[in-house]
Amino acid sequence: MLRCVRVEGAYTNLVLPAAIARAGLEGRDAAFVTELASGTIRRQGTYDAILGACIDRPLRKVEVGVLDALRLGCHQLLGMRVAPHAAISTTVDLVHARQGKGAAGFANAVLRKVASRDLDAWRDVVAPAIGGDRDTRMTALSVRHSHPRWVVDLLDQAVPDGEVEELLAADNVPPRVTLAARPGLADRSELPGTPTPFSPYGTVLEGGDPAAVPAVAEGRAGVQDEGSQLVAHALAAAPLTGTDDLWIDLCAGPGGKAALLAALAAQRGARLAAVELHPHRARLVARALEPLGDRPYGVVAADGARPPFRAGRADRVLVDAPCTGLGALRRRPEARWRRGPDDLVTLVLLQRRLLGSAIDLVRPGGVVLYATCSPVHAETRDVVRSVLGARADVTLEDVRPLLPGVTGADGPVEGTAQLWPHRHGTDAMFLALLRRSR
Ligand SMILES: C[S@@+](CC[C@H](N)C(=O)[O-])C[C@H]1O[C@@H](n2cnc3c(N)ncnc32)[C@H](O)[C@@H]1O
Repeated sequence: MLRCVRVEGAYTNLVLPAAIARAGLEGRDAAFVTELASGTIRRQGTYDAILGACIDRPLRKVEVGVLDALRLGCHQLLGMRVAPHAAISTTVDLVHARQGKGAAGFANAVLRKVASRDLDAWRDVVAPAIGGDRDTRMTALSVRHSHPRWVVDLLDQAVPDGEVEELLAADNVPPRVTLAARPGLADRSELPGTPTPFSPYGTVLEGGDPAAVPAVAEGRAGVQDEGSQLVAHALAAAPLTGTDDLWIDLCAGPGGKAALLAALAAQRGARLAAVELHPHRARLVARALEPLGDRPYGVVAADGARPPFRAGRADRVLVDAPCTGLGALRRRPEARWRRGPDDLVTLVLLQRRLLGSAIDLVRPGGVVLYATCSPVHAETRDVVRSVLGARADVTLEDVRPLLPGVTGADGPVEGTAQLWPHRHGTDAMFLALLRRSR
């Protein structure tokens, strides 16, 4: 499983449930394996620093299969409170079966050293109590909270001074499952869990399998972060005069926001057109929209930067832009290790093109909501500023009043909003509302 994620670029959230089903695991066993695999991947940065302190050669010289097993052992010992003898013996047995006797002896010696301290004590050894100059502090935070250093730097720029550690810590806590009732198809009162604090559609589950909830199984509700629900809500709630017939979701795959938007549009007699570049993801959107039955919607596999619609035709457009995803690290254990700072350059160019295209699509007086699941300034503030600077036919409006009950969400440009895991319990969604001038 770790090899699959590390070498083949698989997504933990996708391969893990399949692996658990293949192994016939359920209940507590399934939960244990989920935490073991996701937590090991999430905390790899900290565990590698600890293993580095226990091994007298560079980690890159340790056979990767052995290293993966040692990371699993670290997480059992330091992150899951598994009894040391059980954590060590199961890991050593695994290494013995896969790599032989010599490697098993090595793993045994390393894990005994790891077991000599708890996680807090190890953090003080490998990333001593935070102090010193900025560079030293950021490096220590990167190791303590298992985020690549370049990610810590970008997140530190995006939060107020002194707040980044809270954000990094929140990124390491897997979120509880949040459901969204699709208006007209389900009411949130029929969903299990407690109502979400901000979104009028959601509930937060205490536990259990969301797929077993009838409304979810029937596609009348879906699993969706509360921040994503608020994005769809804000676009639908933006005041509009004149026509309100055609809504477009320009980057729709896999279709969570499209499903909520289509339901909201249908309630007002409007229709949703969903655009997605990749055909396989467009098929996921179509599947997400199927439960709407014959309510009006359409899905098209196309480039949102050159969409197959007449300019000035739409009333509301969502650009939920492809981004680094650095605001959704809680739910994607491997995401922080996948991207590099170079990705930003191409993403930002695409984000600007997509936002420009959305403005072309919307009629005078219509609205565009630009959203990212990233708080990184290059993808949020700078994209909005550059498009506002380049176009005289669009103005920025205050999106914050469209987020019911949300406070402490001022974005980096006046009128924009930035949600945070450590403040709002949502993914770090950014929202900017633009209106095409008449
Ligand atoms: C952040 S995700 C959207 C998530 C989606 N709104 C949801 O709630 O499920 C961005 C999506 O944009 C798609 N995408 C990337 N480049 C695109 C382009 N040029 N035109 C349209 N879609 C694109 C990606 O494949 C990805 O599915």
